[in-house]
Amino acid sequence: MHEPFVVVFLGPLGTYSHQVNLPASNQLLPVADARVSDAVASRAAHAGVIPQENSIFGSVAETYDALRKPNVGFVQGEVVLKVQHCLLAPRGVKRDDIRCIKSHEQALGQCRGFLAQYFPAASLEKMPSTAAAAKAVLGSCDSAAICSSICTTVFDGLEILYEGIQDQDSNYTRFYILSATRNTTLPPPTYPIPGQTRCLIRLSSVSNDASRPPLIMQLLAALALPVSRLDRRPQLESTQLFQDVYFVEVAREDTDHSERWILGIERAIENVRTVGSEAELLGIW
Ligand SMILES: O=C(O)C(=O)Cc1ccccc1
Repeated sequence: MHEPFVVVFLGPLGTYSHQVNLPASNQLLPVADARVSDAVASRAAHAGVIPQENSIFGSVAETYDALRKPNVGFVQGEVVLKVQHCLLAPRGVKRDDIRCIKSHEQALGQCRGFLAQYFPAASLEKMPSTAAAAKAVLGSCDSAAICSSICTTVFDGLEILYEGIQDQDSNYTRFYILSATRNTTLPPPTYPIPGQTRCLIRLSSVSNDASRPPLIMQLLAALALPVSRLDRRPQLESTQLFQDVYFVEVAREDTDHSERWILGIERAIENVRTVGSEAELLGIW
C-alpha cells in the first residue's frame, strides 16, 4: 500500500480552496487560517492549495506574504476555479435583519458593488476563510456570510438569500499547488497540462544606499526573461524603507524546448545573483 499523498487546503470544509479539482487519490486535509504554506514547509503535508489571484479583486496578499519567507516550498502547478458567491444566513434571518456580513477579504472585495447597493449600513468582518464565515454566523440573528452555496450542505441551518453576488458574472480564482521541495513528485494527472510551461521567480535588490533606490528595471534587465506577470510586496527586514520583493512569472514559448527553457531560467537567476541582487526559483509547472 502506498502512503496517501496529503494535500492541505484553507479550511474548514466548504471553502473554494476545498473545491479545487485535484486527483482523487489525494488525501485532503483542512487547516485553519493562512497556515497552508506552514503545513507544507513543516512537511505536515506533501502539498497545499493556495489562492494566488482573482479575476476581479487581484492578487492574494497573504499568499505573496507567505512566499516572501525563506524555504517556503515550490509551486508545482496551478488550478483555475470559477467562483460564484452567495449570501448565506441562518434560516429565518431576513434581509432587513442583517447588520453584519462576514467573509474572506477576497470575497468581500469581489462583492463590493453588491454590498454597497444592498447592505450599505452593514459592518463587514474579515474572516480567515469563506467557510469560516459561514460557520461563524450559525445561530446568529443579524449576521450573514459570503461563501459558496456548498456551505449550505456543510453547515446545517443556513439558507441562500442571494446567489451570484460578485461584481462580475465572470469570476475566477487561480490557485497555486505548493509542495515542500522542488523534488516532490505530484501524483498524476499533473496540473494543468503536461509539459512545464511556467515558472515563478522571487527577486529582491540588496542596496544600502538610501539615496539610490534600486531600479526594478535593473533587476529585470539582469534576469532578461520574458516576464508575463509581476507582483510586489514590501521586503521584510530590509535596511531601507519601502524596499520591495518582486514575484515574476515567466511563460515558456511553444517553440522553446522544455529542458533548454529550464536551463535558461537557472542561468538567468545566476545572472541576477552575479549583479549582487537576490533571486530564487519558487516554482516550475
Ligand atoms: O476562503 C475561501 O474559500 C478560500 O478558499 C479563499 C478564497 C476566497 C474567495 C475567493 C477565492 C478563494
